[in-house]
Amino acid sequence: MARLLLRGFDIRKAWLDGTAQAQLIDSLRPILKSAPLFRPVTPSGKEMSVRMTSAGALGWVTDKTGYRYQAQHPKGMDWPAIPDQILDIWRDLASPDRDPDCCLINYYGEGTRMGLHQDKDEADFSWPVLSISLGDDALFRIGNQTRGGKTESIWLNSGDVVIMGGPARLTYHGIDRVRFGSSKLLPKGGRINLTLRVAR
Ligand SMILES: O=C(O)CCC(=O)C(=O)O
Ligand SMILES: [Fe+2]
Repeated sequence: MARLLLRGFDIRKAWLDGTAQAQLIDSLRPILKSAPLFRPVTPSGKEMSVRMTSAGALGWVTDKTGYRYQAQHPKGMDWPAIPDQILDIWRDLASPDRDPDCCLINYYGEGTRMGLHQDKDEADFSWPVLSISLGDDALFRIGNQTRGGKTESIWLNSGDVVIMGGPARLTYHGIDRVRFGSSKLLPKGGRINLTLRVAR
């Protein structure tokens, strides 16, 4: 379990072993059933290539009216609760004092990516965003606190956890590409990234 610090991002390689990864996937199955993945559209009208859903009191959504957290899935139902196993990772690595109110679930299929962005729709940036990688390898790019400038990249593998907090809380980051089929964790391939957030 190597620990790397890259531009203030605290990267815990192989934080979750294979058993823990498989348990997390099992805990996500009922969530994906009751709050199905949807394809988000950015405010400028572009479809994102990832599909997403959320668990928790709030979920992150985007459509033509903007980026925001809201209490219901776009289809109208409440988001399912965040499973305890996922909360435990937050309590271990981020804070035992306050649980996140959102677990954003991103699914990366073949050919998907996520452009460089800041996570800035949350009310209080003193809480970190904690990211959990499951499934296929992904090339994670880290930029700066403002747009532009030199970037650095690192491959994230299944079981890796990244804590984006402190001075790096508003650092630009994104996923350039996924090595589709590189992991056997998901029967149909692809990558799931969970981000735990204190939204409000
Ligand atoms: O997929 C990842 O590793 C990062 C996801 C991300 O940055 C986000 O959902 O805001
Ligand atoms: Fe992000």
